Amino acid sequence: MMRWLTAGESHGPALVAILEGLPAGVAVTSDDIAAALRRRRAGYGRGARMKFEQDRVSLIGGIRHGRTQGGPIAIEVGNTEWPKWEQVMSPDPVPAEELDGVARNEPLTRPRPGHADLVGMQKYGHAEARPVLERASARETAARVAIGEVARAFCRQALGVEILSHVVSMGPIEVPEGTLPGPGDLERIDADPLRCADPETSARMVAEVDDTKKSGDTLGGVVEVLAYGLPPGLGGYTHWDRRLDSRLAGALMGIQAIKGVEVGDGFRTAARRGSAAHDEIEPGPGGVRRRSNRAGGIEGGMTTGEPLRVRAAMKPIATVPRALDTVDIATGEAAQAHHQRSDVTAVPAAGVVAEAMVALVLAEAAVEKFGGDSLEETGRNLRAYRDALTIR
Ligand SMILES: Cc1cc2nc3c(=O)[nH]c(=O)nc-3n(C[C@H](O)[C@H](O)[C@H](O)COP(=O)(O)O)c2cc1C
Ligand SMILES: C=C(O[C@@H]1CC(C(=O)O)=C[C@@H](OP(=O)(O)O)[C@H]1O)C(=O)O
Repeated sequence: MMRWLTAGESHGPALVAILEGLPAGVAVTSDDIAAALRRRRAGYGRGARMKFEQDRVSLIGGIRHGRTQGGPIAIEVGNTEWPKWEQVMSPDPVPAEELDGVARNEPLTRPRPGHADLVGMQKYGHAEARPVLERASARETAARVAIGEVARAFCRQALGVEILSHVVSMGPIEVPEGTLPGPGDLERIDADPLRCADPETSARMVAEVDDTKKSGDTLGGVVEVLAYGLPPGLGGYTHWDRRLDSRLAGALMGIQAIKGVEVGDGFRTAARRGSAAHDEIEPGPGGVRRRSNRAGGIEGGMTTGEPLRVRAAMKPIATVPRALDTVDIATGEAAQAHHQRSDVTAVPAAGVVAEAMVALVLAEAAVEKFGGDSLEETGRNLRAYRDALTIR
């Protein structure tokens, strides 16, 4: 069984993540994790905080000399901005005089629509939004990307699976239908300002971000995650919670600001007739093959062996510079929502987070199917399964 958990606040000293249940022998270093975190910070349209804050990675358990040991893996991602927040976010009580006049400590009583602020205050009985937004913030996704990188290394080394993502729409600007990058395109996508696989569309997306920023507004969009090299049969059809599509959808919807998930052609399939909606099976050189991959590599809640293709729709950033209307909870009067700074868009970063979530789901499903306490054992079990497949 694989499981994972994160802890920490946006302006706390650090985020931490624990991942348990991966076999021993997976090669991964703090440099690999730092590189993954750098990918998450990039993207045209991200705010000032991404420039002045750094992610400081410490591997504090489960990895020795660049290999997982089989025990729980613990990773800390330090917030370099912590010294500025030490009093405001101190876990221990702070004398009132030390907090007097500290601007960062002003009570946030004007909840921002589209954030957890208002309902979080109601639910936990907080008089202001600071204790809510600190944990609700997508800063937490740094911890997921850190352990997601370990899961990705396992998927690559045990299964030969490559995971990548690209931005397929930014507000109203979309890539041409059928844009489908392969595993070799990841570097090129990462080098694009918006992590878009189509340079012409990317230029139009950049213009859209500039225009949105000028008008004091924010943007959402859609990312697609692809996984190449999967064996058939991960997941299951016997229960709703064994279905891989159900688990992927839950994982992607679990990313802050994701409002929709599509597997394969998803919503577009609903508009087609059955004869144009499925993936016909035909004899291939080494056995059977598919004529198309409209299903996005999943049938009956299981991987088909075709490339996995899932999309996630992100709503526009909720902290809109042209502040949205709200109520000051301290006075009951109409007011403008708090706004300090924010990203214009974080869709490219959301793609990197989505890769991490997909890697964690695929790693869990692979451990379930193939077991193994070492990378070698998992690989051996996978090879035996592939060799024993009577239909290929
Ligand atoms: C990578 C990433 C970065 C984000 N950056 C911001 C931001 O700078 N400002 C903001 O208001 N929301 C940002 N968000 C989105 C908020 O965290 C999100 O809108 C909020 O949690 C409420 O969404 P929910 O209702 O889906 O939880 C970001 C989300 C992600 C995934
Ligand atoms: C810090 C990160 O993202 C933050 C996520 C976030 C939000 O509301 O979700 C709001 C912004 O933070 P702040 O309100 O302090 O400017 C982003 O910078 C990060 O991704 O590392």
